[in-house]
Amino acid sequence: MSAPNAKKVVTFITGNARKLEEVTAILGKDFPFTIEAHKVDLPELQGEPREIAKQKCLLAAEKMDFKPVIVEDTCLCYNALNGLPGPYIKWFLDKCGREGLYKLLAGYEDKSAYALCTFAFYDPEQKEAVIFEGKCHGRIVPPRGPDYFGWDPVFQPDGYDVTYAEMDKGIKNTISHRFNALLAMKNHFLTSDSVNNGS
Ligand SMILES: O=P(O)(O)OP(=O)(O)OP(=O)(O)OC[C@H]1O[C@@H](n2cnc3c(O)ncnc32)[C@H](O)[C@@H]1O
Ligand SMILES: [Mg+2]
Repeated sequence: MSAPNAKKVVTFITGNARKLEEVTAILGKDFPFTIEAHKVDLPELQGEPREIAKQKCLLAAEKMDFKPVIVEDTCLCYNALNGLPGPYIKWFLDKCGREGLYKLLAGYEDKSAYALCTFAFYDPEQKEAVIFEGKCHGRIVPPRGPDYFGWDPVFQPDGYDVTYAEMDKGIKNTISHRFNALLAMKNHFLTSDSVNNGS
């Protein structure tokens, strides 16, 4: 039996080790749940980001016997392309490479873009997925910086002259799409009865 003040456990389901690193670094210790990670490659779904995150979360919850789970889906949205590649960025990165992600905008003057992170939490009490979104606005540039995480070398956040890949991780984690989505999730849980009354 767990101690009365023991934190509840929530499982973060992802196949992406870099995401997990950032989530752990951003949440730190003042998150009301203990995060346990579980590596599962969930299907890459199509549609609008919120709907994708919701469906992804329900699939993950099913795999985990409907215990509390979190999933996350990340989009990179080019304004000149009305939000594409968006949720399909994983395949664009895979097939076109980082240089190709920049070249996609060759015919457009507008290089502005935003990174969008959508977390979905499966709440076993409500039997539904609760959604939290965070954005970071910036622009698409020729790749600069280490190839450590996805499309970081081509995304330069507004207000900075370095790409996500070139900036200190500690800085990225205080301005990023993921940071903003986690802030929304944290605020939700810090005011949520199900966490505060220990039920
Ligand atoms: O198992 P999941 O959590 O779905 O992990 P994934 O790698 O499949 O991730 P997504 O479906 O959300 O696809 C997003 C793509 O964008 C990449 N990505 C996600 N967050 C990123 C970030 O902060 N910086 C750079 N690339 C990122 C990621 O590596 C994927 O290629
Ligand atoms: Mg995925």
